Amino acid sequence: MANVRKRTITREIMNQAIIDAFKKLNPSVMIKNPVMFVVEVGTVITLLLSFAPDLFGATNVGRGYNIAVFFILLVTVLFANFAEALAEGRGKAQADTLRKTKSDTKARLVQKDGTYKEVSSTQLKKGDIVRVEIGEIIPSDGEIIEGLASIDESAITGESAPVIKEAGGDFSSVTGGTRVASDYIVVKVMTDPGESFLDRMISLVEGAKRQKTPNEIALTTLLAVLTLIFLIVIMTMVPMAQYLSVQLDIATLIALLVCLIPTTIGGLLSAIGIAGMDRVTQFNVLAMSGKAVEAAGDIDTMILDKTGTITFGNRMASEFFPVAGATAKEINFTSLQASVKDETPEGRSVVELAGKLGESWKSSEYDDAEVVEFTAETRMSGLNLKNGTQIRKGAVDAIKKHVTDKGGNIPQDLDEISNRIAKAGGTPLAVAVNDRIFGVIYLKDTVKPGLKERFAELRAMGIKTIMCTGDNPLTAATIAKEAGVDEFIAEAKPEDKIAAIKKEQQEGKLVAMTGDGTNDAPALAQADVGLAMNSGTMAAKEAANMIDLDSDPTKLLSVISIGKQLLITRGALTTFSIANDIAKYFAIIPAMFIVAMPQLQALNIMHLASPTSAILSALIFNAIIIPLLVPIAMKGVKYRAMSADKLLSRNVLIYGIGGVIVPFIGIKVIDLVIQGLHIV
Ligand SMILES: Nc1ncnc2c1ncn2[C@@H]1O[C@H](COP(=O)(O)OP(=O)(O)OP(=O)(O)O)[C@@H](O)[C@H]1O
Ligand SMILES: [K+]
Ligand SMILES: [Mg+2]
Repeated sequence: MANVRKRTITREIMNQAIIDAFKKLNPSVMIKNPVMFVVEVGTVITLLLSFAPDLFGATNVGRGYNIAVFFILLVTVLFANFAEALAEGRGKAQADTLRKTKSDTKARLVQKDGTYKEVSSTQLKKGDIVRVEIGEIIPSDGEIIEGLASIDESAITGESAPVIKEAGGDFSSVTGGTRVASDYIVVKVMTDPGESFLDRMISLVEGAKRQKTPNEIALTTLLAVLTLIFLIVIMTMVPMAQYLSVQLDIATLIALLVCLIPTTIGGLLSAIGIAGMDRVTQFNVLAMSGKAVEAAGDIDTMILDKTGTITFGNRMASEFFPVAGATAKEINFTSLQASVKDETPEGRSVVELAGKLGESWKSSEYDDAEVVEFTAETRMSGLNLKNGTQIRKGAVDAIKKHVTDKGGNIPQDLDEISNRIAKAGGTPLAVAVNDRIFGVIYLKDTVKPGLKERFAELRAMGIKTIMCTGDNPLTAATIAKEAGVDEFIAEAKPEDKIAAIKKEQQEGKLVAMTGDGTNDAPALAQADVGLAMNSGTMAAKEAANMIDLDSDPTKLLSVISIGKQLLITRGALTTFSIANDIAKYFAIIPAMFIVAMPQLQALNIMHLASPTSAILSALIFNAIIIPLLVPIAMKGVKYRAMSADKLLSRNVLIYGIGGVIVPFIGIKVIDLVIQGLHIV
């Protein structure tokens, strides 16, 4: 089910990232990352000092030392830029592939008089009608208004099995760039040029409109404040040193500043965010914002639609049951009459079954009848014949009410029959002509496989699942049990779905909603995380902030994991970055002052070769830790199903202790290497 796109870092992506790392040196780009911008300023100053060591006054350090500091600082900035560029690389590569799909196609525009005119797909506007034949590329997003066809969506989903799309109902939307694999369809264009699903998908995977999430902005601010504090601390060291008659040269002060400010997390922060979004797309989920992915990491409740989300949604009429004195012939015929003009898949399956049972009819007989279309509000559909006869089929409680309002009676055996269907997980539709109920249609649907295990995983994470359906309580109970959801709400109208979400939100919970129908759209918009099935309608996909290209509702589980991982990775690497300062302090402070104050010998626990080697070793460690942590930033820290709080404290502990110990070892090793190479 879960279709994970494996996109490795290719040589091309790597080379492009190296080029981009240099391009990102542009100060107007760097300033968005205050920590690394400070490092860049330091790089420029040490570059000047490399040419003119006495630029800011007499100094006793040589040109070589300034050049060394300059070089390490430059590499530090480049490493950070490289991390970001690498994280962007896979998305950019995927965007390029998608752009090729988008290449201009020809469209067969249906004109007012019914004739066709060939136009370019880029000229199509909302409301245009096009006909697409077998083998052709669908020129724009739209809804099928005529026909049934299998569609090859592999260009977008990467999945090669074609999907059936048809007019009416929740499977009528088609995406521009996909291909008609059988038959033909007539499509009403739903988007204007430049606003199509493919356009949005390209800009999403490319991260063109990536915005920092509130969490990221908060952390960036915190890091900037920390940087400012260290800057002030280091500036106050200058007069203090003068008082002690210690000569502190500029390059050393810059080195100390860069070592103390949180460059590790500052350099990796945006890579963590981009890579998180990229991991979501690898699971074939399109997330409109990083905020939605992070919200997914904190979800408490998940609300799911039944038909098309938990079940496959191809509800088909499988049997007609007469009630109270009606004959089999009567129920077959009235079911047919109630459905001849019902363009939903359910309606058409009724017509098909009646045909198999020997009923015949002429569509033209009903041309003067008024069509009562199915809506999620009325939960009924049917016809009003010219002679005043009202034919209806629909949810049993809706038909009961309809018939009672007309003064009719409810047949004794109606409940027994419809309950039997419902208990089997089917959807019973009652059929009535005027005030008389003739029987029940049995609509069958299948629960998607593997849901139970995945809902159990959600439960283990402390997430409650609620199925919210327009169907009757008995069917709902059966499907709820079969799928393994915690709770269900039956006979829900669209506003009830919103109410269910709002109720949870008022209790302070973060709510995710998955759905596929137009009637789910308001609820998808209300939820903190709205995941639409790609098989669903345009309205649902537009309202949601995530779309699952594989139409698998449990995909949210993967997004939840990625969201949690994103938050934890950021926390862990921030802790690591700040904990590093302890070792750097012990490396650099004795080196700076030991000549003037031999008492500081007590601090010299690292026994580094020389003051210069100590400072350069700390600075080199500070630089190379960035690329060493890139794999963690890209993949995210290891994630296990446990509560977010536990996970966070566990990782903060690991990365905190690691952050203290690792640099002691790292700096010492670098110092030994420098000595061994007789560099200083
Ligand atoms: N074509 C139709 N004609 C008449 N009644 C229908 C038709 N399709 C569905 N119904 C009835 O209306 C009810 C609600 O419709 P629908 O399935 O669209 O609601 P929903 O809220 O999307 O719920 P679900 O979770 O099942 O998708 C169905 O359970 C069924 O009883
Ligand atoms: K640092
Ligand atoms: Mg639905």
